[in-house]
Amino acid sequence: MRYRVLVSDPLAEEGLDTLKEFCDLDIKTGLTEDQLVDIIGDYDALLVRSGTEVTARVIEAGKRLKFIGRAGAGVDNIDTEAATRKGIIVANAPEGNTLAATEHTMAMMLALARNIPQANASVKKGEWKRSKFMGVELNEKVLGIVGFGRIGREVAKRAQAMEMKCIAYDPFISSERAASLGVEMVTLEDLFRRADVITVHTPLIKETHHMINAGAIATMKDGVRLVNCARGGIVDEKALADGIASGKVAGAALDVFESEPPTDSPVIGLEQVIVTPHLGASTVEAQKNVAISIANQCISVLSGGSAKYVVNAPVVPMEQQALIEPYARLAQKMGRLLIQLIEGRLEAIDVTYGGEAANLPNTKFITRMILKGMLDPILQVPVNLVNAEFVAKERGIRLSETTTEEAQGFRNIITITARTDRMTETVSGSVSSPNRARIVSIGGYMTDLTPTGHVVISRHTDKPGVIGKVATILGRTNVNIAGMQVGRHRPGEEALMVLTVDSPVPPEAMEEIKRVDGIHTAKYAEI
Ligand SMILES: NC(=O)C1=CN([C@@H]2O[C@H](COP(=O)(O)OP(=O)(O)OC[C@H]3O[C@@H](n4cnc5c(N)ncnc54)[C@H](O)[C@@H]3O)[C@@H](O)[C@H]2O)C=CC1
Ligand SMILES: O=C(O)C(=O)COP(=O)(O)O
Repeated sequence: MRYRVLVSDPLAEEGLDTLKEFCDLDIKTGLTEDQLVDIIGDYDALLVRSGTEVTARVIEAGKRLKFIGRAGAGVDNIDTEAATRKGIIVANAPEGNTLAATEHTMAMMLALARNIPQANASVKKGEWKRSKFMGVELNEKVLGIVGFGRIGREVAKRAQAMEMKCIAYDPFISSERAASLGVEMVTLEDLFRRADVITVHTPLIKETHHMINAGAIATMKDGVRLVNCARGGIVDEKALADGIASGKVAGAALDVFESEPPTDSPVIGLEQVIVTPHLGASTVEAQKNVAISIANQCISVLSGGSAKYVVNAPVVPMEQQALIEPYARLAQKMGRLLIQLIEGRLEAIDVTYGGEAANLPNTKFITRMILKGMLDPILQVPVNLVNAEFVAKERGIRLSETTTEEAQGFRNIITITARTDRMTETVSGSVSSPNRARIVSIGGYMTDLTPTGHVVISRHTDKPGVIGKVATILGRTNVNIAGMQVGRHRPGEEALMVLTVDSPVPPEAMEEIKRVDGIHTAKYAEI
């Protein structure tokens, strides 16, 4: 069966061509939310730009949806929380349009300083008003950059070339990193106080919504100029209009608006405000980049792989993949085994990374693989890397992750303890080489089990005859025993037996095994 992919905003041909080879592609732009809700149930993936609002309703109706791709950077038009709940991967293409947005910011800043759009309109009307459009130089002015990420940094480089003094505010970037680019990191208050021009380059999130508001504007320099090529909503348009009316703000350049198109924004009609219709990413080069990136990520996810820029799941960087993969594979198998060994209502899962495993760069990813291994087989909802933690939390399962140098004689060890309202069970595993991983203990008893295939795991009193009786039952049921290990702490006390078998063990045989004199518990599991 070929996958069906819906593209609901204009995407460059280069990306569409790649997709067409892989899936059945429908391109339907300009859909209302209701129209999207009506059709989304037929699709495995949805690819958008900023024009489509991917709401919780749309996601709920997307019964087959596995992937939502954003051909660009900002994902504020996608309800990622709703997608996460449903285990749908959301990815973006954040690098492809960085330079396009940067150059647009520079163009807007220069146009603002020299009144170019206003002068252009005036000349085209037949006027010749040279003194009306007196501008200011950017040379030696202070540029305040709010948000020093990909675009903020590229803007700084170009502004420095024009001899502007760049200062920046970004709570998640170190002063050293900024200093290495010749940029001074300052507080937001300082930035507002010192900058001649302020340009914002943050995502639109709770913390940045109306970051540029009336209170902030009041603390800025008289005659400040504002540029927003990031997201509408970072600047409070009403406060900006008031700031311009009072003369506090000399002008503003806006590519993005609180509501797009900005039909009733108070700033649109103002002479001092220059605007473009969200064109930051609209270059041939950027559109080609983001379309190809999102098409490739979509194909990879639908083919069972991962995506490079997933925004709602932990991502393992390429350079870590070879290191992490054997642990992740083992962890999922351990989780799968453990869930089959426990009884009762699962209340808590504790994961301990010991020895070299404690220093792994991405234990969060491995822990999610454990949750996937444990929860996916038993729940109706698909559990994957995206929603594993959410699903556990929703079910009230407490999750803890600890690290320790202690590795119990192994180079590395991962121990998972599951607590239910009736019991506690533990499984430990270790990776000895990229291709060799073992389950090294169950319930505190040493074992050496390849994590694959069918197993019978029992606890019994260590006395003659018990093992023989179990073997006889399996033989009678035509189940061949491929391997046997018995672990015990002291002769005559409880022992743990792990039998690897070549085929599934019928439930009746398991019942019979449980009735054998000396057997305490017996479980059949598929790993
Ligand atoms: N107009 C357009 O067409 C385009 C707009 N954009 C928008 O530009 C913005 C920046 O994009 P990128 O640089 O690629 O993103 P990025 O993720 O590389 O950088 C964003 C920066 O904002 C910082 N930040 C987060 N919260 C902050 C806060 N409360 N205060 C200050 N800084 C904060 C982050 O630490 C990060 O360094 C985004 O909103 C994106 O959607 C991006 C491309 C095109
Ligand atoms: O990438 C971004 O964040 C953008 O704002 C670009 O939006 P667009 O893809 O041009 O609708």
